[in-house]
Amino acid sequence: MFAGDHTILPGTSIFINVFALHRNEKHFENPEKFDPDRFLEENKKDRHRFAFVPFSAGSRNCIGQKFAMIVLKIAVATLIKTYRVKSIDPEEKLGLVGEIVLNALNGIHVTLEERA
Ligand code: HEM
Repeated sequence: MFAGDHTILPGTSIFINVFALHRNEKHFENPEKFDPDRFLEENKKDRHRFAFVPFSAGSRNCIGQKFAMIVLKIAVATLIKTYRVKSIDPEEKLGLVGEIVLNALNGIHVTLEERA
């Protein structure tokens, strides 16, 4: 199999660094910026279809991704409709650890202030 200039021999294990891929400026302008608009249809239409792969890609990708996205949107919308969420720790203190999924080393401490 060929991938760009590389020849991949049968039986070779390949690791895709999804963390790095999702922060690649080639695909995501200013990647560290929290910018949900980058996922609007008009902003993602020219993006490579495998540039954003939280649910993997191809024939063995996640069968629960649509369900997961709906549940997550409802959960986040319900939370931020009810509370103002503020992070206590500065981003650089969070520390990341690669487990089954990417995790915060010491959790993410936040305050919840009920919206009036
Ligand atoms: C945020 C939530 C989720 C994330 C990030 C996620 C991510 C993934 C990823 C990356 C894979 C591919 C694993 C691999 O390459 O071996 C996968 C596979 C799979 N996911 Fe999810 N998933 C999520 C939620 C769900 C839910 C809610 C379900 C079921 C209701 C589900 C069912 C599956 C199944 C059955 C596979 C295996 C598909 C196959 O091998 O053909 N996932 N998921």
